[in-house]
Amino acid sequence: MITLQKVHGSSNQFFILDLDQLSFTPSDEQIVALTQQLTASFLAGADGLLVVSKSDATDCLGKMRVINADGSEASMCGNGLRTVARYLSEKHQQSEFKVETLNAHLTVKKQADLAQNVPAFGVEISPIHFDNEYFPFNNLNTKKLINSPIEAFSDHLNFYAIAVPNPHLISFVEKDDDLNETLETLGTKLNQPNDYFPDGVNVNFAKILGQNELFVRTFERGVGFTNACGTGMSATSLAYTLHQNRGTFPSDEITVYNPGGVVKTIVHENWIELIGNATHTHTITISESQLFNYQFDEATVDQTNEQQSYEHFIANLKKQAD
Ligand SMILES: N[C@@H](CCC[C@H](N)C(=O)O)C(=O)O
Repeated sequence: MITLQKVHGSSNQFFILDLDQLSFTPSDEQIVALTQQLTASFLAGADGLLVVSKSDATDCLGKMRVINADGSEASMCGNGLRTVARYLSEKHQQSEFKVETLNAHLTVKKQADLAQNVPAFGVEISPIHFDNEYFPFNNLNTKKLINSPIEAFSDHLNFYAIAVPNPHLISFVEKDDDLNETLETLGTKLNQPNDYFPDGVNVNFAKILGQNELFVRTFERGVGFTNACGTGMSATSLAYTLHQNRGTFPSDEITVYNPGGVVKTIVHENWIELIGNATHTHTITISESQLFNYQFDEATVDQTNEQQSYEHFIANLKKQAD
């Protein structure tokens, strides 16, 4: 039998599958099909599958691949990396180490719990690119988007394009209409065949709530509206430090609220620190053949008591804000 975990960071939910337990190495096609089946409905679905395996890199404790719900592969996932950091930390009894991701070896570190029974990790988000060479976009008559108006996207918003290294488009908005209808229309347009972002793009709209306080909502590539996007909140924090024209690093700690919770970010010169919960909600036990034949109703599902603690933590945050 093998086990999977259902986890979340800021309610951005994933399944974690550790390939180390399997008697064979699944093909990419098998991983994609499994992701699509698992995320469609099992345990109320998820935004993707985090595939953990051994790393060949001598400086890394493990490797993470991120498969979006639609089967596309992302180079990074900030909320997901926190949960994988926790998984590897518990597996190997280490509290600070590196994880191999598609484009970078990233440092992760256990943090103080956010509240009772709400474990937290801090993760490195890097490398950062603004340049079109690393972040393909077309027909925008520019090599970088930094607070740039783009008539084709909106008649009143300005945009940043930042890859961390997965691609993010960011705009600071004031009206709720923009956080809802405009974001959905633009996110949908840029994540189907379009003239601007050939690989699609994660679209993040942010409201500035106060000094170093943001609310970020994301329409995610390969997913759609999500409860939270860790790399999106990190890229938005960097855009915020540029937007405020502060230019000194590291930035003060920034509190980023999202529809699923809250994270803290600190913007350093070449990387961003993302700190938030790494919550394990369910352990799923299933045989290898049942898993790869999608016989999920044969699985045994054990619920942890962490979701209740997380909800309590969020309710307290809301009470403090009122
Ligand atoms: N939710 C993630 C980002 C997941 C990848 C994204 N959909 C992409 O395709 O780039 C996060 O927490 O960073």
